[in-house]
Amino acid sequence: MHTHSPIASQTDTVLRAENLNVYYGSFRALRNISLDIAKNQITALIGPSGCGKSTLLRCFNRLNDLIKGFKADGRVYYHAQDLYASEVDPVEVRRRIGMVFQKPNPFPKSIYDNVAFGPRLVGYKGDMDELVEQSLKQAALWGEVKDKLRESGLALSGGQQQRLCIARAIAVQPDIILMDEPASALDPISTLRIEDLMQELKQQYTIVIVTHNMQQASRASDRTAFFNVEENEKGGRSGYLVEYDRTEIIFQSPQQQITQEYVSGRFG
Ligand SMILES: Nc1ncnc2c1ncn2[C@@H]1O[C@H](COP(=O)(O)OP(=O)(O)OP(=O)(O)O)[C@@H](O)[C@H]1O
Repeated sequence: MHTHSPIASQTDTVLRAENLNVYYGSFRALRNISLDIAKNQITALIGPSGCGKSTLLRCFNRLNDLIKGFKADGRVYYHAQDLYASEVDPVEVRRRIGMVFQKPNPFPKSIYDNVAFGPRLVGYKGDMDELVEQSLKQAALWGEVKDKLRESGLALSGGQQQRLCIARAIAVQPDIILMDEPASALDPISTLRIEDLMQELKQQYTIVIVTHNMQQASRASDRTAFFNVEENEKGGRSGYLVEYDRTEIIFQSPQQQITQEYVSGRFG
């Protein structure tokens, strides 16, 4: 099975999973995952429901720590740092590795306070107005909200709310942005705006996106990892990495037949 990245050495690696197994209680959700995430690239995680895409994404910023029964073995590295080492502060991990969720989830606060929330929490000492403006500009939202920064974030449209969540993620100056189906609750035009925005953001950030939308993965990502799920020895269903390569290879000439079947819509 083709589980190691054939493209690992082409660019700097910012995240690396090595022989990662993830359990919820005694259930093994992910089996022996090894893959590298390249700097300033967009990496898409695709595969049928239940193959563990979101689980893996949450391992990358230790969001699974909060889930009862969660256990991982193997390693996750952020640059050279073992993310699960005892000295690592998960709060600092989540500042450097931000997350944008499927459903836009602004706080019930003003647009300004949504963006300023994270920086205040980490004791940002610079010019907050400037940081808010810059973050909203980077999230391609500034033009639409600059005259109503004191209005509630919840009064924005779904697509605007999602860009506000991206601005909120950017405001703490992360290195990596994880996106869990960030456009699946949005209309097609808002979806394309998010995809355009991702192309802008990758100049400065590394992006990992979980998506169910094959067109989105093929349009928006540089690299694609395809996961599948199959019955394990105990009868549970574990996710595993089938193939990982440049996106055009995964979509046009994958090595594994099962990848071909999935990307052409024959299952999942
Ligand atoms: N908090 C949890 N507790 C127990 N099991 C969980 C938990 N979260 C996920 N699982 C299980 O782990 C497996 C992987 O789930 P995960 O959500 O990571 O898959 P996914 O590929 O993202 O699925 P989908 O595409 O449907 O969102 C599934 O069998 C799921 O039921």
